[in-house]
Amino acid sequence: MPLVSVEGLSIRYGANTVLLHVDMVIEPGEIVTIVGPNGSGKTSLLRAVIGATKPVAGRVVQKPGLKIGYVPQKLHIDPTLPITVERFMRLTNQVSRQRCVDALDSAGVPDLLKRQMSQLSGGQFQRVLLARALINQPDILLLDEATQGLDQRGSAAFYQQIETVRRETGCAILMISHELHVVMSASDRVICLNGHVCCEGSPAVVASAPEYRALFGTGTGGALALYQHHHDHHHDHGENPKEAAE
Ligand SMILES: Nc1ncnc2c1ncn2[C@@H]1O[C@H](COP(=O)(O)OP(=O)(O)OP(=O)(O)O)[C@@H](O)[C@H]1O
Repeated sequence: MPLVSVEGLSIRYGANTVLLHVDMVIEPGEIVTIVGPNGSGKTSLLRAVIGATKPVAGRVVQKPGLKIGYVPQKLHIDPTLPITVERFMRLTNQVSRQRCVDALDSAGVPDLLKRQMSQLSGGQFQRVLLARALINQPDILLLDEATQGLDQRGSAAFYQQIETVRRETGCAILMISHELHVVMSASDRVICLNGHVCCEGSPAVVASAPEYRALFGTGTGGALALYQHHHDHHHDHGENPKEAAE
């Protein structure tokens, strides 16, 4: 049985339909990356998977007893608030110190337990968020732009860590990323989203798909031109769903 099945999912905020008839299946142990322009519904899809956003149509089926670890896009902690990494990690998890140590180890930052959250670098902060998501040994890890604010080396190191986590724990990874060129080697499958699933497949297949190229340009095989959105087709989700889904 898949870990997560998304079936015919549509999400609307007021009159704005942001996802229409989206199907997605995540199998145990696979790494799936969602790419798509800003506002294409990526975060809404992840939020629907964790049950935080209710669909207007379709459904999300989770494998019974599924444990999910979630790394949000942004987490603001007041810099004047004194809180150690250990305290932060145990705020929402009733776990032993050893579990915190193990999770930090899995996230590649074994020595941060006693540090103040406000004193961490951007890369260390993201690793702590990753550790917090790993603490309950999830079956699937959801990452929403987890490398935002990191430089390219920091991002690459983070994704390498993700591959290590998958190798060592066997957990599936579903992540959103703008950086397909960085995550490419790590992903088993890429889903290109723009209100609907434009195309999906192996990273190489998606990078050369016309739908992907229409969204992200063709420079360097489409993989490095992620911030140039040549969005040349029109979406009219409200009026004619069938046509919009094509
Ligand atoms: N709670 C909400 N209420 C109303 N509109 C929302 C809400 N959340 C998201 N939206 C709108 O839905 C659309 C899709 O947003 P979403 O955050 O899912 O996209 P995204 O692909 O993750 O974008 P980004 O790459 O910029 O993070 C956007 O137009 C956004 O403004």
